[in-house]
Amino acid sequence: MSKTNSSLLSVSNLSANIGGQIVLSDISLDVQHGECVAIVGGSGAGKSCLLRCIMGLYKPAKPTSGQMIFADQMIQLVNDRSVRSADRGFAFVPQNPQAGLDPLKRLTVQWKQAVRCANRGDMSKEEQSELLGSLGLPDFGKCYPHEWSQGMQQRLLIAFALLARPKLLILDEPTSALDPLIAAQTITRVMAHAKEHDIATLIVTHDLALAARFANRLAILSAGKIEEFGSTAKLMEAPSSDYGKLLVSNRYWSHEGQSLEGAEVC
Ligand SMILES: Nc1ncnc2c1ncn2[C@@H]1O[C@H](COP(=O)(O)OP(=O)(O)OP(=O)(O)O)[C@@H](O)[C@H]1O
Repeated sequence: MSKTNSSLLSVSNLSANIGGQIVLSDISLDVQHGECVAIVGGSGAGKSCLLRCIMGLYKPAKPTSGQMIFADQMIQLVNDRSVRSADRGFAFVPQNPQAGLDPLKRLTVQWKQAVRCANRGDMSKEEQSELLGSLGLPDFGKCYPHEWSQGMQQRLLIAFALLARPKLLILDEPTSALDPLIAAQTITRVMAHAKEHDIATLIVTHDLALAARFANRLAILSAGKIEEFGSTAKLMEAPSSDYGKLLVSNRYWSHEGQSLEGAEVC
């Protein structure tokens, strides 16, 4: 494939339906190499459908138009299943940490399985500890998932995702199960790791305050449409859409005044 632009991911004119009802309408957005983009929107805005279409999972929403370029590879979004999600160079972290961990298996067993699945048998013990340590995770010991906090479980799922050495890390509501302080600490660690390893991140969240803190650019999604997409600083300073104005004016209801300095939650 020829190089057509400088973005890592570029989605153009994506529309999608569920049973004849339009759920995504003419979505265009891009993610540059190494940057963090957040898609922010309320319940039912279409965030999950958008992520699933990008990942090539066409249920329940089926694309009716659109194309995507990822790492210089063109993918038609309508009926193109030739490139599977994992092979697209994405790593996806689901919303709920419990969804990705087996409660009956020790963490060390699950980690070894993840290393094998990611074909990372080449990773030394030191490299594995370094990855886990960069996310603030301790040794597994003999722990089962329930013996770790939600924040630690979430970071472990992120470590699983990073094992595959993705170009783009997609986080679906990464903090929905976490309190605001642990949420910010978790994302802080992930962003530091992503920056160090030049991994771009696409975060889907309904939490504008969190998105504004970490994302270089924000896309505001409402009723399946992108209301605005631009630099975080500019959008937070002067949102142009009515919905953007509403979100920005209510952004601090849960996070104002909280300091992350010096706190540790492991
Ligand atoms: N399985 C389904 N069957 C029918 N409609 C669906 C289905 N899944 C989602 N929808 C509809 O598609 C639209 C977008 O849903 P989506 O789950 O993408 O929203 P969301 O922004 O991720 O919401 P939330 O933040 O609540 O997860 C909504 O109108 C929703 O009702």
